[in-house]
Amino acid sequence: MNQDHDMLWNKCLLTIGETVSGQAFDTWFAPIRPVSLVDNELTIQVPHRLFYEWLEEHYVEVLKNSLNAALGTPGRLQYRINPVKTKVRTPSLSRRQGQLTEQVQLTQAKMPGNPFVIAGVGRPRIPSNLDDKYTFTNFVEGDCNSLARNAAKAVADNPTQTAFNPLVIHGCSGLGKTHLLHAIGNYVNEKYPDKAVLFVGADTFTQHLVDSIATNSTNELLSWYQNVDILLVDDIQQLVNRKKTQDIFFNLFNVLRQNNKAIIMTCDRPIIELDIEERLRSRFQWGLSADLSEPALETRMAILTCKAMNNNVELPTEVAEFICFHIQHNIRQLEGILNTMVMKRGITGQEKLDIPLAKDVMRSFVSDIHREVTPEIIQKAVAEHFDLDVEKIKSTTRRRQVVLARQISMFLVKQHTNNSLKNIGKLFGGRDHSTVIYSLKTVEDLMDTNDEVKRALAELDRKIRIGKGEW
Ligand SMILES: Nc1ncnc2c1ncn2[C@@H]1O[C@H](COP(=O)(O)OP(=O)(O)OP(=O)(O)O)[C@@H](O)[C@H]1O
Repeated sequence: MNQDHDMLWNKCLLTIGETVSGQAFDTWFAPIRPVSLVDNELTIQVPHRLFYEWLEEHYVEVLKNSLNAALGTPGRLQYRINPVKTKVRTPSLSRRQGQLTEQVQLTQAKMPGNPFVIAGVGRPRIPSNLDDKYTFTNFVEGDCNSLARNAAKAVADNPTQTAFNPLVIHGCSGLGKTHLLHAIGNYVNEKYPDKAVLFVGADTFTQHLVDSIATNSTNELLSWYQNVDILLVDDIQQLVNRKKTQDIFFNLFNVLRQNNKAIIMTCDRPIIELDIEERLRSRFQWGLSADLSEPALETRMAILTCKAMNNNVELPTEVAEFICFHIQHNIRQLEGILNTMVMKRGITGQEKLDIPLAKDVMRSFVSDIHREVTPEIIQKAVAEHFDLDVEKIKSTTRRRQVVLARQISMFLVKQHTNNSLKNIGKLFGGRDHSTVIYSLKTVEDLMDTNDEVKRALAELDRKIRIGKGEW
C-alpha cells in the first residue's frame, strides 16, 4: 500500500510509544515532524543539532525498528535540522490517545520554568551570573597559579578561537578557581559585550536539568544553553554519580565546542581522577588542564595585602607575615581572618590591626599556632636566607659564607631548642662539642661588630618567633 510520510510516521510513533517511556516519548519523539517519504527513505525534521545527536546516540535502534516495521521492509532515515524559531501549530500524534491532536511548539523565549529566561525578542538575553568583584586585576599572580591565570587570560582575550577548549582549572579548595572563572567572564563581558557569557555551578546545572525533566522542557533548556558563547562551569566534580546530567552535559559540550563556543570548567581534582564517564573525561582532556597549587609565603602575603587594600584596610607587613606564615593552604581562610580582625577591631574600638589581635582571631582557624621549632626548621630557614643547601651547611666546606651560615644555625638551634652541645655537633655533620662552643662564641662576637650577621640574626630570629607564635 502506498502511504505518505505523515501516515508512516504515525505508525512509527505507535511502535515507538510501546518501546520507550512516556517521558522519553514526549521529550524526544513528539517534537519530530515527518517531512517526506521517497523510495522508502523517510525524512524527519528535528529542532536542533543536539536533538539529532541525542537520537542517534540513544534511539537509533528504536527508530530503525519502528521504520522497518511500519514500512514492512527495510527503510532509511534522513534528518533535517531545523530550529524552531516561532510559535507554530503543527499536527502531531498524541501517544496516549493514538489520534491526531494539535500541539504547540514553544519558542525559546517562552520557555516555561527556565531559570534564565528573560522574555524578549530574538536571541534570549542571558544573565551572566557573574560577580564583578573578581577580576584579573585583583588576582595576584605567582608561580603557584601563573599557568592557570595566563591560560584564563588567553581564553578571555580570544574566546571563540582559543586552542584551550575546554580549559579546566583544577586545585584544592580556596585557591582561586572560581575567582578565575568570574575574571574570564567579566573580562569577556567588557571586551566583547555582544557575547553571551554564562557562569553556572555544576550543581545548578543539574538542578536546571531536574526541573526541566519535571516540566518536560529539557529540549528547551538545552536549546537555551546553546545560545551561550562562553560557558563557565564551576565545580564539575559535582557531576560524579550523576549519570543523566553527564549524558546531557556531554551532548551540550559537543555542540558548544563544535560551534567554537568556549567552555571553561573548574574542578577540585585533576580530570584523570574524576570518576565520570570515559567519553566525557576524554573530551574534558581535549584542551588544557592547568592546576592551582598552594602559594608560597610571599604570594600569600601579596594576596592578603591586596585584599586589605581593596577594602581600605591598613595591614602592617609583620601582621600579614604572621597570618600567612600559619595559614598555608587556603586563601579563603586568610580572607576570613582579615575580615574577622576588621570586625573585632570595630567592636573593641582598637585602632590598629596587630599581632595579638591576629593571634586571637586565628585561634578559631588554626588549632595550634604555637609550633615546636626543630633544628631541621632552623637549618632550612638559614639555608634559605643564605641561598644554600642544608647539606652544604652540614658539610666540611670551609668557604666563608658556608661557615658563617653553619655557625649562625648552631647559635639559633642552641637558642630556640633544648639540644645539648653534643647533640648540636651531631646535627651538623658529627662535629665535636668544642667546635660548637667556638661557633657560638664567634656569633656572639660578630653580633656586635658585623652588620651582615646582625641583620641575618634579626631576620631569622623574627621568622622563628613567628613560626612559634611568639611575637
Ligand atoms: N591569586 C589570588 N589573588 C587574589 N585573590 C585570590 C587568589 N587566589 C584566591 N583568591 C581569593 O581566595 C578566595 C577563595 O577563592 P575561590 O573562591 O576562587 O576558591 P576556589 O578554588 O574556587 O575554592 P572552592 O573549590 O572551595 O570553591 C576568593 O576570595 C579569591 O578572591
